[in-house]
Amino acid sequence: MNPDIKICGLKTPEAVDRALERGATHIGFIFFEKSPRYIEPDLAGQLAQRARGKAKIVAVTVNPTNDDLDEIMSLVKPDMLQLHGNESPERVLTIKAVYNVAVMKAMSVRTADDLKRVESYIGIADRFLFDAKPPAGSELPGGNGVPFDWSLMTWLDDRVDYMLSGGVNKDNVAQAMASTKATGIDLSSALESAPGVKDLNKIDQFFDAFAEACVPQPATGSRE
Ligand SMILES: O=C(O)c1ccccc1N[C@@H]1O[C@H](COP(=O)(O)O)[C@@H](O)[C@H]1O
Repeated sequence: MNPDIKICGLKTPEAVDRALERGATHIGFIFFEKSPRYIEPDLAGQLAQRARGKAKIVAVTVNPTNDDLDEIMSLVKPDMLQLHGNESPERVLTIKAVYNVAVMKAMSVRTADDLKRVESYIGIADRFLFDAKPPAGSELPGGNGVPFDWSLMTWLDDRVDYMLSGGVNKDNVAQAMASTKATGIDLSSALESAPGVKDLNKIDQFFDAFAEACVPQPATGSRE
């Protein structure tokens, strides 16, 4: 099975449309104000309308308050919340119960020990996302364009369903797929001409490389 592709940090109709045309299964909007990819919830809500029913809409948040979530849930109506901060298992449970939404818990990884934190979220988070730890001095918990050592993922329990993130690009997507059991690949900064500015050609080049790395899927339907 080929992995899902999440294109994150979208801010324009053109970028949303191109990601959808090329086969993104998930599109992500960033609600972290320090990010160059930050988008106001009402604009994200308008862009989400173009994608609804074609791809899953993911709202990326970092330690959100209930007020943040009230606004995002009512204006964007995402299919999934990505929690990219230090949200505890208890907080994840509360968010799921209050907002009745699927949660993807992001975990930052540098060493095999970092993967142990997953255990306390199993049965709580619907999916995981593994990203590199931010480089020193970065204000962003994600979207830094840096990979971690993907060979560490062999330490993870095979039953954990996860997206791989952090520095994925057209040149390493085949390696990301071959060296991990990720059921999804998530990327953002490799598709930009400047921080926060998606480049349609880079989106095309990425999907061309992804298609080359994919295993051909059996044709569906009957020949008769
Ligand atoms: O992209 C951001 O600015 C961001 C801000 C706050 C939390 C998460 C953020 N991005 C996440 O980072 C990865 C993409 O990383 P990369 O740029 O491809 O290295 C993805 O999970 C985004 O949701």
